[in-house]
Amino acid sequence: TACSSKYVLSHMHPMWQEPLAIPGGDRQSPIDIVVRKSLFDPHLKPLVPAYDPQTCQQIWNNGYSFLVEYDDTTDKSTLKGGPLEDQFRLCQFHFHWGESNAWGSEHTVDRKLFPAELHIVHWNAEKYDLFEEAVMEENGLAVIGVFLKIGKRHEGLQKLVDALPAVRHKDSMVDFERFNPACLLPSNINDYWTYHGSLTTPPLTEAVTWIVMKQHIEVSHDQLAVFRSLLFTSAEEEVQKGMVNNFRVQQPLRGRPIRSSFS
Ligand SMILES: NCCOCCOCCNC(=O)c1ccc(S(N)(=O)=O)cc1
Ligand SMILES: [Zn+2]
Repeated sequence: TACSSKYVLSHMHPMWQEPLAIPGGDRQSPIDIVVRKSLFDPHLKPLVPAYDPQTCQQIWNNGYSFLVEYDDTTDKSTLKGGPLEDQFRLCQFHFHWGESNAWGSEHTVDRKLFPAELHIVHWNAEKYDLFEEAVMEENGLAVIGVFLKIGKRHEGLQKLVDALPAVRHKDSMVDFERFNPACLLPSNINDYWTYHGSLTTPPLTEAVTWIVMKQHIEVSHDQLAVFRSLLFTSAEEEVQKGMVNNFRVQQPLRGRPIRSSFS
């Protein structure tokens, strides 16, 4: 099957039971990025994120993570360039994190784990009309991955952290306005790795061009602690389960090339 248990360290208890068979199954995510095996590609262009904060709509807890969702009915918030041939539309961003600062990211770099990882999700609006269509297609999605490290407080993140208690339970949602996800990108977005992979939660479709930033961002210990105050469970459920370790186990590379935009 796609998830081989040898990648699962003893202290990690992934949140969901992996399906036995996955369509295709040889382009699954996340993966370990082995730096010395990545290939510098001089044809990779600079990434061009162009986000309009007015398209920010709501924040909600979907039982896997918390998502900040954007109006993706127009081309107001887009991503192009980098490895992408088409223009993609921003639809949401979310995070994955651990119960401790020792782990939590989905991708790793030479096996190095980070306490959390940001995913900014876009879909190919040149080729498809809806996200739900694009999510089933090989060139349908583009996700920017950014590693988080514990350090100084991230001022831009604080507005998001302050909204989290309102979405503590699964299926809770509140309005959220004028948040520009560009404030969560590292200062250098020209250095990244890119490879073809999948969604890391169901439906796990192999539709994603992954763009993983080399430079991390810093958030404070207290900011990440608020992520861990969220719950996987809805308000009705008797047993409340803390939303932690919402990352998938690493998947086999199956010979896929990992290109780097830097040498
Ligand atoms: N539910 C049946 C089919 O649904 C198709 C749409 O799936 C939407 C739900 N999943 C996602 O949008 C989704 C988006 C990004 C990532 S991730 N962690 O790979 O960035 C994982 C999942
Ligand atoms: Zn994700």
